[in-house]
Amino acid sequence: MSTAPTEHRLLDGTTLPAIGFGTYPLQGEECVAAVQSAIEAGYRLIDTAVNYGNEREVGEAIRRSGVPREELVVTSKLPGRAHAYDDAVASVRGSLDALGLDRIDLHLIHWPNPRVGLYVEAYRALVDLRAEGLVGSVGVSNFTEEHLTRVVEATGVTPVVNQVELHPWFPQVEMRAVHDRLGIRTESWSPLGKRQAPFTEAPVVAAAERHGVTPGQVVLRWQLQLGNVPIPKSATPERQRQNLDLFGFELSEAEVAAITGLGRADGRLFDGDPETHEEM
Ligand SMILES: NC(=O)C1=CN([C@@H]2O[C@H](COP(=O)(O)OP(=O)(O)OC[C@H]3O[C@@H](n4cnc5c(N)ncnc54)[C@H](OP(=O)(O)O)[C@@H]3O)[C@@H](O)[C@H]2O)C=CC1
Ligand SMILES: O=C(O)C(=O)[C@@H](O)[C@H](O)C(=O)CO
Repeated sequence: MSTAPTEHRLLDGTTLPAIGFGTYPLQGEECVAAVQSAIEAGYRLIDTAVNYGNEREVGEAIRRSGVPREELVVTSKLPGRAHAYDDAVASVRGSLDALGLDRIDLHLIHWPNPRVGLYVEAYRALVDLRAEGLVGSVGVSNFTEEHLTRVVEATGVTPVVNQVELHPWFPQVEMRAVHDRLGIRTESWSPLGKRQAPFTEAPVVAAAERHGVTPGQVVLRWQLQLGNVPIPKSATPERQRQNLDLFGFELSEAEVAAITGLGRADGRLFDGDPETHEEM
């Protein structure tokens, strides 16, 4: 039935599950329990960040899950305050320590922080850490075409993913075309639209009724059919399972286009323009 792949081959030869689990803003025991139940439900890509303050909990959930380490793709992210080369190396070592792992499978630069002006240096550090084996794959988040071009020109290494805000209000048509041209896999953050989810919008409701699924499943299936890797967060085991159950139906081209058509120029969920947003 399904035409969407369950995993993607990345530029560096590694594979990425077609859907992952987001962990912001989970904290403490709630985070451990949520990540553990997500792994139990079948998620194999887990998304955390230094700035989420929950890498320890994510590591604990991985250990409690009993799932073999090599089956999981653990992603973390370098914060803006650690873009200087030595700070980037120290930050990744800190993430490894907090997670209790000897390798982070995919490490991203969280935001380009253009006013700091050091994201190329940070990227170089991640490339060197990959050579040392402490990082499996190098990626970025919230990068524009210009930021991508600069790191590729400086290092000769293309990031395997760019994790960007992407949901029906903000479908990132131009950035997805840039990624396709460069061979970069698009990861979608806030893939459901978070608290402003478009669950009552006509194209989403109509597709949900037609296929006998929930609006959330329609939005996530739309993500898969565009080739994006969504990383929905849910603290609820039932929703975690529902968000993975996407391979028994297929949206028509017209349904996909109608959902993409919900996009609008001011569709960002908050003031997260990578050219100006500074997140340290
Ligand atoms: N790189 C970056 O700059 C950023 C990365 N991220 C990453 O992306 C992840 C996901 O984004 P996030 O902002 O959490 O937004 P999401 O779009 O994943 O939405 C999460 C919200 O939707 C609810 N929800 C989940 N599943 C369903 C469902 N099936 N039906 C109805 N409601 C549902 C959740 O509630 P409940 O928990 O109660 O189920 C939660 O309130 C983050 O956790 C983080 O890992 C996020 C922002 C920026
Ligand atoms: O969650 C993340 O990864 C972020 O980058 C934050 O910007 C987060 O989305 C936030 O704090 C929104 O207000």
